[in-house]
Amino acid sequence: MNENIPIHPHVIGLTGGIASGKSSIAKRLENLGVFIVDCDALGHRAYLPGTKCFKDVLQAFGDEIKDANGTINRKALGSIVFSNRDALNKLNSIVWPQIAELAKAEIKKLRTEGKDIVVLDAVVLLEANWNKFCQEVWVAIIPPEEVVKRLMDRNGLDPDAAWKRVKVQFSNQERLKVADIVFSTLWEPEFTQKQVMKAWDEVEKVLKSSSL
Ligand SMILES: CC(C)(COP(=O)(O)OP(=O)(O)OC[C@H]1O[C@@H](n2cnc3c(N)ncnc32)[C@H](O)[C@@H]1O)[C@@H](O)C(=O)NCCC(=O)NCCS
Ligand SMILES: Nc1ncnc2c1ncn2[C@@H]1O[C@H](COP(=O)(O)OP(=O)(O)OP(=O)(O)O)[C@@H](O)[C@H]1O
Repeated sequence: MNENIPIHPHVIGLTGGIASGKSSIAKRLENLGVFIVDCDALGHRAYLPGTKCFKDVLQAFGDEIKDANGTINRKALGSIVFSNRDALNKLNSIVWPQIAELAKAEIKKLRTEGKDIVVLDAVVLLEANWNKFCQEVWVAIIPPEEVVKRLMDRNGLDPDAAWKRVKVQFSNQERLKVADIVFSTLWEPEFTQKQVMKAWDEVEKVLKSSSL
């Protein structure tokens, strides 16, 4: 629990590595009426043409990563940064501060709208230290071998490209150190849904008792 942030809304940080099942967990929470702040989407918004990040990304990576329509070609940028740690660090240093600003603005807006619970969904929640915006951290984990299998099935990556994506992210062990709740999406989706409902019931119980 982070003591230095407003207690309203209650912000749950949801994280886990690539293909760990965050989206399916977030979807379930969304169906329960929770608002999801999707940091992947904020990251895409951060460097739209006309923004400072757009200029900075082009300055760092060159005009080759621009699409014919003038936007950043994320596929091209991804293939550079997922095979080069320095390049990824460079991109992160440009984009993460802006994602943090956009996320803070979203949370502030939701506070003024009177929302009670918000999920901050971010693969790099811990790497970027955005857990400082959260009252608790939920983590989805699966073994790295299963991640690689999912990336080969879902994204059509070859094993080498899949392992590269796994290796640039925090390990399960690093995430477990700060997790308040841990999910595993290794089994049937129905089982994950049950895990989410159990965690949700706990949050509701705690929030209800603290508002008595
Ligand atoms: C690398 C980029 C260009 C790839 O874009 P693309 O549209 O092809 O993929 P998408 O954004 O959907 O990301 C795919 C997956 O890559 C992984 N990933 C993305 N960014 C990062 C990162 N900085 N570090 C580690 N893994 C990452 C995540 O698991 C994500 O789900 C893009 O993700 C990006 O600009 N990333 C930097 C900003 C960032 O950190 N975004 C994530 C915020 S949670
Ligand atoms: N029990 C499960 N729960 C959730 N997803 C599962 C489960 N079993 C298999 N999968 C598969 O795992 C893949 C990853 O799921 P999902 O897109 O929810 O992960 P993610 O963490 O949001 O991924 P990314 O960060 O790459 O977008 C999907 O292709 C999904 O079909």
